[in-house]
Amino acid sequence: MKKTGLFFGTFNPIHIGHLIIANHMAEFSDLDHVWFVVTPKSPFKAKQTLLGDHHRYQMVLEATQEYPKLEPCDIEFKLPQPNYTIDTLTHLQERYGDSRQFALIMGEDNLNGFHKWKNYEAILEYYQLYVYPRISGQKIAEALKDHPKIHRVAAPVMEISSTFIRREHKAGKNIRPLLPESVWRYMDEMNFYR
Ligand SMILES: Nc1ncnc2c1ncn2[C@@H]1O[C@H](COP(=O)(O)OP(=O)(O)OP(=O)(O)O)[C@@H](O)[C@H]1O
Ligand SMILES: O=C(O)c1ccc[n+]([C@@H]2O[C@H](COP(=O)([O-])O)[C@@H](O)[C@H]2O)c1
Repeated sequence: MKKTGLFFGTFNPIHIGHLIIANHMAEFSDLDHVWFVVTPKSPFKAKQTLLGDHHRYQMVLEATQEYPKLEPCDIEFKLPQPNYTIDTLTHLQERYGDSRQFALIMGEDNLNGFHKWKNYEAILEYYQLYVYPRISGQKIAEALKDHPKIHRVAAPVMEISSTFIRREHKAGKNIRPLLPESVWRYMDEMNFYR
């Protein structure tokens, strides 16, 4: 059965940090594919300056077009908001469970707050977590430290954020190298984040 890693995010916009992590997972872990699950509304995040779902999806599509192992996923667009990962996993399992095995991809920073996620125990019971390093300075909860479902993958550490890209683009700085070229063009043509 194919193993698909799920990389959840708002991708507002997707940047090369996201792409490098996803590609690393698809090439250097036992995951066969990575899906970028574009989230309409993340439970703990304010919705300000959030572009429409379809524009964020389109940018993920542009970014992944040359990467056969990477794909965008819009499953959360039709689900209730805010989007809880456990509910999305249930839907994905129902729809694709016969042919795919799903796993979660997350950064160390997200793992630190993972115990606050809806039904996180159920997520850990049924799914593997692939965790990549981030500079967060926070310690990982004791209970999760040597958890058998949590796999650490030594992906490159890229401290780029969408917040930085939006803010500095608005301020007139050149942030072009931080985005895949096609995403930069889409963003520029559409006049986003100005
Ligand atoms: N440079 C990066 N390297 C690795 N992981 C990242 C990086 N930037 C974001 N992530 C992670 O990717 C996932 C999706 O990113 P998301 O778009 O939600 O966040 P973000 O880029 O930090 O955006 P924002 O700055 O708007 O909060 C999140 O789990 C986030 O922690
Ligand atoms: O399910 C939850 O309770 C939950 C709580 C916080 C975040 N998430 C997921 O994690 C993803 C990254 O979160 P964020 O807020 O760092 O962008 C986001 O897209 C959500 O799908 C999920």
